[in-house]
Parts: sequence; structure tokens; C-alpha cells
Amino acid sequence: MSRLLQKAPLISVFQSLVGAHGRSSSRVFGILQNNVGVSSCRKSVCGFRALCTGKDLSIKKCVPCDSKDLRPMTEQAASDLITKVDGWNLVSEGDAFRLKKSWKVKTFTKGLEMFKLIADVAEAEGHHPDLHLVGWNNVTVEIWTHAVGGLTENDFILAAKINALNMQHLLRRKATD
Ligand SMILES: C[C@H](O)[C@H](O)[C@H]1CNC2=NC(N)=NC(=O)C2=N1
Repeated sequence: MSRLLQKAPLISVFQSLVGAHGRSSSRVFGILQNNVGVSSCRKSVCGFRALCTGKDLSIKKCVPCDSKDLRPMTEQAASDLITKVDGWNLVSEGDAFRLKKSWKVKTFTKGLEMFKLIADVAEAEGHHPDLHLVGWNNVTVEIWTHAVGGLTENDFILAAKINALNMQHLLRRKATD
């Protein structure tokens, strides 16, 4: 491998790496720098952390929240990832961020059925949301990583898996439907 690197001058490797993005190298580094810690589940590649794309969030696995390299992600990283989980909002509680999404369910018991579906995913992932059922048919789910007091990729994985659940039969049809 080192022989190969000796052949390819570093500058051309670097240009090929950042040129395709159509962005200046500082812009690419800026994005990468802001996203360190976003993909705690990815090994670093040539010193850069590969970025997680939303479409693969729902098939990823949460990492144990007590793993040593887990730390809260930056606001920029969270703002990038929130676009990948449909219907979820980034809300700040004090100086920390959480993910939040609400649904209207058909009945109180269908709200509890929804909790059970979400609980099964949370247990399978070892990562758990806060569940609220208010005014008999208003469900709100909040997710953040308690162990680090902020957001990690685990939270977005759980949100994506919740989005992938078949819950349509539990939900009230929107007025616009
Ligand atoms: C060891 C295990 O990862 C921890 O107990 C888990 C359980 N579920 C969790 N869920 C959430 N949302 N945050 C945590 O820090 C957390 N920790």
C-alpha cells in the first residue's frame, strides 16, 4: 500500500477526493470536521469519518450508549441528519438537543398499541425514547442519548426505525387526506 502511495502524489489524490464534490477543499474539510462523531458506528477511512446517509439509517444498529467513543454530535451535524428522518423535529431543551415527532391516533388504546410497537424496536436496539400520550389521542415521542446528554447517531437510527414501522392503521387520517 505504501508503495502505491509513493507512486500517486498526495496532491492528486487529494484533488480527486474533493474535486468530485465541486466544493473547495476547505468546504469539504469543514463538513467533515462538523460531522466527526456523527457516524460513531463507522470506522474512520484514511483519517476521515465516512458520513452516514439517511437512507441507510433505518437498517443500521445502535451502539451501546456506554461505549467510550460516544459523544454528543454538533448542532451542524444534527441539522444535516434531521433532513433524513421525515417528520422529526430538532428541539432544544436547555443547552441540549432532542428529536421530537407527534402523531394523532384513532383511539387511546391504539396509542398504547403504538407505544408497544415502538417499545419493541427500542428494546431490540437497546436505545429508548420518551413516550407521551396526552389528551387521549395525541402521541409525542422524544429521543436523545441520556448517557451523553445530547444527540448521537443512535437517536437518528431509532427515529428512522420508528418511521419504518407500519402504524398507518393506528393513526387518524389527516384532514387533508
Ligand atoms: C448500556 C445501555 O446502552 C444503556 O443503559 C442505554 C439504555 N437506553 C438508552 N436510551 C437512551 N435514549 N439513552 C441512553 O443513554 C440509553 N442508555
